[in-house]
Amino acid sequence: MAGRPLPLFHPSEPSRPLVITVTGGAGQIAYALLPLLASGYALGSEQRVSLRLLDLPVMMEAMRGVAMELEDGAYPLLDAAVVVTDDPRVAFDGCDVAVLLGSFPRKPGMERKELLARNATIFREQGESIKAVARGDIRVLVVGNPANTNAWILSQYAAPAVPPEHIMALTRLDHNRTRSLVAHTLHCRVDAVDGVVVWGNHSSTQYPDVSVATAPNVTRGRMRAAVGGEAFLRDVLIPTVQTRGAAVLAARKLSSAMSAANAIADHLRDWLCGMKAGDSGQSWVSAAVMSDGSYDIEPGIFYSFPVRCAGGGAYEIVHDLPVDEFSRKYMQATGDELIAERDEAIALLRRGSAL
Ligand SMILES: NC(=O)c1ccc[n+]([C@@H]2O[C@H](COP(=O)([O-])OP(=O)(O)OC[C@H]3O[C@@H](n4cnc5c(N)ncnc54)[C@H](O)[C@@H]3O)[C@@H](O)[C@H]2O)c1
Ligand SMILES: O=C(O)C[C@H](O)C(=O)O
Repeated sequence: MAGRPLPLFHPSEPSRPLVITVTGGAGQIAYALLPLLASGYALGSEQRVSLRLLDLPVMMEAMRGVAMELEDGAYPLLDAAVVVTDDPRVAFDGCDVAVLLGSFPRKPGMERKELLARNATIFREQGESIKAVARGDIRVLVVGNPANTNAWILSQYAAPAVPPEHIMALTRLDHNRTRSLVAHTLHCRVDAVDGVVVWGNHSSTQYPDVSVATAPNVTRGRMRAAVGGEAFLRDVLIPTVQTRGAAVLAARKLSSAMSAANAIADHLRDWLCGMKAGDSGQSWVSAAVMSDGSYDIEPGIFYSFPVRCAGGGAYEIVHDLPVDEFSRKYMQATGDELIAERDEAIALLRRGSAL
């Protein structure tokens, strides 16, 4: 992927570096992500980038070390001055793209939604800062957990300056996990698997759906049988993907970082450069976007749908995929969890200050 020219986010200004703000700049995902942004792996060999890193005051020194390493990487596409700051208004001022990692990760034994009380105010404050100083055409990818509900919080405080269509939450890691597990099960290459969907919340209720996925010698409609039927889906594939983050956390004692950074690069490439030009080679990918009521999902919540990206930050939800009774049950459960998280966020933020 690195070295390959891809369409620019601002094609009329080819020499303008894309200003990318990464929050949680001293954290472990940032450490894996920043080289992917600086090297051209994420956004292609012609996209110059200018990086701004935001973290807490106590992390400034560590973040300066990260900036030194970026300089020492001598990346041709990277603007020399990496901005390091603890002030969100400096970090977001005029930025084109924000990747929001900055938040507390869960510890073993926790569910991601238990982070809401801790992380909700971060996304309120960052929504307010983005509204105050960012460009209206900014694109914001929320990664910090609980990612879908944090994206919803951010959308409330960044409006009306930033429309909700400019905000997404990351479920590409779950999508990649599903695709990889299918490839492993079928003994085929991962890039030969197309058409998986992750529906709903980036949580243990998410629904990885392979009902319309395809692979070599597996045509549309035959994937469930090919991987082992409904029992395999119910007992193996779905719970494995749903709990993969917890499994990595239990093994590493730290949450996923390398695979998260890779998923963020995949997400940004498709969203900003377009799927045709990207390397996904997929009919659609999964991303949590504000529901417009498609598939009878509650409007307004950030729910992971199958999406197609045309480039330049435009996307559309893929409609008309078949949903049978088996799928509907899972899609409903994860949507119900998101409604409950949203209501909890409203209560928490009202307690802190007026929503
Ligand atoms: N959506 C996903 O697929 C996915 C995948 C992996 C991890 N995550 C989540 O991403 C987040 C980051 O993970 P990590 O492993 O990099 O964690 P980390 O603890 O290594 O780094 C987080 C960084 O955020 C900083 N931070 C905290 N509050 C901040 C604030 N208000 N402003 C700016 N920075 C702040 C911390 O100081 C820390 O440096 C966690 O919430 C984790 O659960 C999501
Ligand atoms: O599971 C976690 O807490 C981290 C991340 O959300 C993941 O899916 O790996």
